[in-house]
Amino acid sequence: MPSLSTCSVLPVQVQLQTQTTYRGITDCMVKTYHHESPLGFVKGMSFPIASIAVVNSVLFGVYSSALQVLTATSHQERRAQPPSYTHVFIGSCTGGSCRPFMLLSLQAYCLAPFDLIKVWLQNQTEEPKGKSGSPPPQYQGPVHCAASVFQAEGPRGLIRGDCALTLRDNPTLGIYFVTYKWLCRQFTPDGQNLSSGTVLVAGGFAGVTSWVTATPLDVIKSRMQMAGLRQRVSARREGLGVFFQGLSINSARAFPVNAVTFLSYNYLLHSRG
Ligand SMILES: CN(C)C(=N)NCCC[C@H](N)C(=O)O
Repeated sequence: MPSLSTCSVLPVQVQLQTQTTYRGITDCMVKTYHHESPLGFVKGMSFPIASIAVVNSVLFGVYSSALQVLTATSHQERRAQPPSYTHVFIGSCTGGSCRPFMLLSLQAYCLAPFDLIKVWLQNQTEEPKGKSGSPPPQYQGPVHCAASVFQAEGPRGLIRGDCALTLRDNPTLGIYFVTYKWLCRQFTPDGQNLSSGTVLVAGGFAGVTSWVTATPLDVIKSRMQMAGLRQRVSARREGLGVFFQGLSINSARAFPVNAVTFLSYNYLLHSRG
């Protein structure tokens, strides 16, 4: 289920979270455009885009399997007998008690190296390749970045921030699917089928809600990936707002992306009959 979302996301958001030099989104976007051309807005995205199809397939596939295990019902039966919100939450969170749920933990560990490389590349604010007189970027691309990290820090270096990533993803995946299910039930009159419009709106708000709850840990995760615990997030020095850096631009992305993601999921689910 490819989707242009990335599991965390836009270079502007990552730079706002990890660098204290910008005065806000506009300042960051103007400087990114002037220093790095429009390509600066998509740097570091090759790995996330290449991996998101696998990540989303694991996420939605294991979620459906987990619900089947928890409720002992098939997808068709669940249309008539919807699962409880508790089952939806447990089924979508990693770390469930039953073996099929452990696969969701892999979603975070599969993600960690891709996410680390994305954050490092998106924080690389040197001049772009080929600009006259500018020094070449430190990393030539995701593979070079991965090799450099592995050479300097070994395999552990590639999963730096994985604990924060797992703590960020686990509960927010539960919130993601429960929000979606709750909104679908609120906007679908009894006895009527789920409409595409309802799926789009519910999916969009589910994505935004999950990122509102995930952003504080996302900021900590990005800081850990960039410089380990040496660059602690200091609420005292930077204000509590630091834990929600990048949320607005990420929400603007997350709404349409997750609306389409859930529409695709529903289409695939119902095309199976
Ligand atoms: C860490 N968080 C908030 C989540 N995993 N939320 C659910 C999926 C988000 C979707 N892949 C996106 O990139 O918006």
